[in-house]
Amino acid sequence: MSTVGKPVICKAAIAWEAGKPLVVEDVEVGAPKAHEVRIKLAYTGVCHTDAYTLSGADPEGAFPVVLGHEGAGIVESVGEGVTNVKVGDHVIALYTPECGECKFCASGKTNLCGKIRATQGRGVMPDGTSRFKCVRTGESLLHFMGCSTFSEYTVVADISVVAVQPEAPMDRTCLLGCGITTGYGAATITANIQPGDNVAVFGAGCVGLSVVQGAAAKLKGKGRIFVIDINDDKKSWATKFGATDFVNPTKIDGKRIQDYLVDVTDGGFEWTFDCTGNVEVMRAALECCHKGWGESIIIGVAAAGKEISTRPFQLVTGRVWRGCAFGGVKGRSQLPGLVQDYLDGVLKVDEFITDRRGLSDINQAFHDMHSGLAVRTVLDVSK
Ligand SMILES: NC(=O)C1=CN([C@@H]2O[C@H](COP(=O)(O)OP(=O)(O)OC[C@H]3O[C@@H](n4cnc5c(N)ncnc54)[C@H](OP(=O)(O)O)[C@@H]3O)[C@@H](O)[C@H]2O)C=CC1
Ligand SMILES: N[C@@H](CCC(=O)N[C@@H](CSC=O)C(=O)NCC(=O)O)C(=O)O
Ligand SMILES: [Zn+2]
Ligand SMILES: [Zn+2]
Repeated sequence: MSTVGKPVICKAAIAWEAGKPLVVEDVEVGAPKAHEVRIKLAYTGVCHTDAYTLSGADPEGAFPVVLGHEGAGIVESVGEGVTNVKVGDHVIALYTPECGECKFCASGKTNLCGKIRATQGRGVMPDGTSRFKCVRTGESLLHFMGCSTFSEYTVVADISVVAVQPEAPMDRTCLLGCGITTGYGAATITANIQPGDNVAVFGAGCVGLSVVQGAAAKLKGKGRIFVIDINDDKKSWATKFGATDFVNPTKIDGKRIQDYLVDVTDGGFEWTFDCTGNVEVMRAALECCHKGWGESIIIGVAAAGKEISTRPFQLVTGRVWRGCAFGGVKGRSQLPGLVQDYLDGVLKVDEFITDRRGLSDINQAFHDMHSGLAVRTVLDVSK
């Protein structure tokens, strides 16, 4: 029986309260309204940002909510006026939409589309309402990052979804919805890495390792890529993606990591990336940039109330501090290109997957992330 135009009852993992395990239970997912798309999700990754919001540290975090923003699936139905995707398309949800018209999109200078950012941040669809309801309690549930992929079905704005090559397996393309694209894009689109440059990547999770992969592609074997992580197990991971050096900052005889790195590189790096979300690490990443031209890119997301600091002298003497979201990648224009790179064997994706589970096991996926065991767990949302 067709579900088009009707609410669908399915399983979703609900975050009822900050800091509490998710509860997998029945939700009702409303039919898509005008310029909305209902997706039957197949797979979702679990990103550190999901854990960050679940922890209660996100100033925009609100509950109860259906988290998840790294998902791939198939379009089940579309609302009036949707022209960019059709029923049956294989798609990736986009937490950074691309309307092509707003001031940000029209500028050509950024991927930060502004069209629906305000409602997305409040956890509702662009018309100010939710498509999720808990069957047990009848309560309305919030959306998350415009995606809510910890569910069998979700509804997103049409500008928050991109159709990709159907031959690409969705248990891999889901990871292009955030972690891999964020790191790879930061290195290949946001930064301007040239062969011969030296690069430092702080934090070797999915995002950091993806920066390494992107940096290696730009360096073409000329220049060094340092990975700095407090977990020695990440050394072999870093090497696998192209790092030339690994440093554990807890094992350098009490030296400050930035001083150590400036010493061993004869002045510091052309490019550094924070992929930890720790503001002290962000400072170190800036301060190990080369005087005169080194640039540090913040990717990590820091908790509410945290602020970055350094001596202004660090910037006076030519270092640049900046950041990016989703790697600077424009989802609708550029994601199919990354999927093609994956299909062509140019972009590693499979290698990031440390575990596969069903949605019913989602709390174990969060546990494995916190214990440093997981780079990415891929969840089959139907199980
Ligand atoms: N700007 C954007 O668009 C995006 C931002 N993010 C953010 O990027 C960050 C990374 O995400 P993700 O890769 O999923 O996270 P992970 O938790 O998988 O990876 C973080 C890594 O950093 C390591 N680490 C923690 N503290 C330090 C430290 N003091 N020095 C060096 N390494 C450290 C961790 O080690 P250990 O294994 O021991 O914990 C882990 O290996 C998060 O803050 C996330 O919220 C994510 C996606 C998009
Ligand atoms: N609500 C958070 C915002 C955290 C944040 O910066 N998110 C990134 C994506 S992180 C993905 O895993 C982002 O897209 N930022 C740009 C944006 O417009 O949100 C907070 O306030 O800390
Ligand atoms: Zn993410
Ligand atoms: Zn826009």
